[in-house]
Amino acid sequence: MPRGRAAVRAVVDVSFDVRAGECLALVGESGCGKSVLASALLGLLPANAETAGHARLGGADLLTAGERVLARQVRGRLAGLIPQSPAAHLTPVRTIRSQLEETVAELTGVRGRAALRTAAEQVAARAAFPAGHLDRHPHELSGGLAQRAATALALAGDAPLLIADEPTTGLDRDLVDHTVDELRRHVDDGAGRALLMITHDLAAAERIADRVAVMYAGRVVELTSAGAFFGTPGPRHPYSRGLLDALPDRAFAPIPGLPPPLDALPPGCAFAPRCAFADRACAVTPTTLSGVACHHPREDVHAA
Ligand SMILES: Nc1ncnc2c1ncn2[C@@H]1O[C@H](COP(=O)(O)OP(=O)(O)OP(=O)(O)O)[C@@H](O)[C@H]1O
Ligand code: NI
Repeated sequence: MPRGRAAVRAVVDVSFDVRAGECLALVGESGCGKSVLASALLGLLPANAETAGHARLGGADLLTAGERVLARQVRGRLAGLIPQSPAAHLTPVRTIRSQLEETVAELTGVRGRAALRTAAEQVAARAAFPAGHLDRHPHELSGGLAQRAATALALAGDAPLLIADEPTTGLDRDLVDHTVDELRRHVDDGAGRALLMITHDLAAAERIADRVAVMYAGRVVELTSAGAFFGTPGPRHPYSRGLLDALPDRAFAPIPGLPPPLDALPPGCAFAPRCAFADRACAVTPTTLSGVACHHPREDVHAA
């Protein structure tokens, strides 16, 4: 942080794991810290950012590894990232084919022009990127196709962990379902890959996730199985319930108020100012018990 500017604690007290063959959906409103978390895992935060803690993947600790290790062993190889704004991550002056071939050459043992061409076409196909568009430049692609190109690049190294940051933004519903199903197939094909899917699209999360982590104001406030979250008994944190109730096919009732700016968090539970159950206990930051960080998780409300 530059001198004289307040540090923003964008992500605090986050603890979760993603297992081989599993998809964990990380959900929460815009600005709650989802992308900061993804960037931290891959060492992609701005140089003045500070991180603390551990993030283990294979034999590496992603938060303490140096840039050399991250660049040579982690990014693309252990963890592939589908970035939030794919168009911004594609090189504008080169065709998708040449970017894919270069990435395949860098991340895999494939050598030779013909073999690289075939491998690039295969990885494009896995991301449902049409072969007929491979010779286009990024600016000639629709948002959906740029998304697929970025997905192909993220898949090229066949990394055991894929982090997809809002991979369905801007797509219409059919394409959302299609993209989500492709990502799910990537996890299900028996190779033991894991997927961290960052999204504020709860319908997409329901379609793909095994477990759901809900983030609010930089913290994971609930972590539970997708079945319990979307089905019965439903989420336990009032914020999670509010997110579900806001859906058009549920109560269609938005959560009142707005999330606090991360540089001006209220003391105690950051959700309390928007919470119908808030009381004096909420002046203290809740600890996480059985996957929920709340003084009034649902059982308590019913018991009262
Ligand atoms: N380099 C930075 N310096 C200061 N604040 C930052 C920086 N990067 C991100 N932030 C702040 O961190 C917060 C979290 O941002 P982040 O992009 O992780 O949100 P998000 O949950 O991914 O939201 P969205 O759904 O809009 O992508 C935001 O309030 C943002 O303003
Ligand atoms: Ni984001």
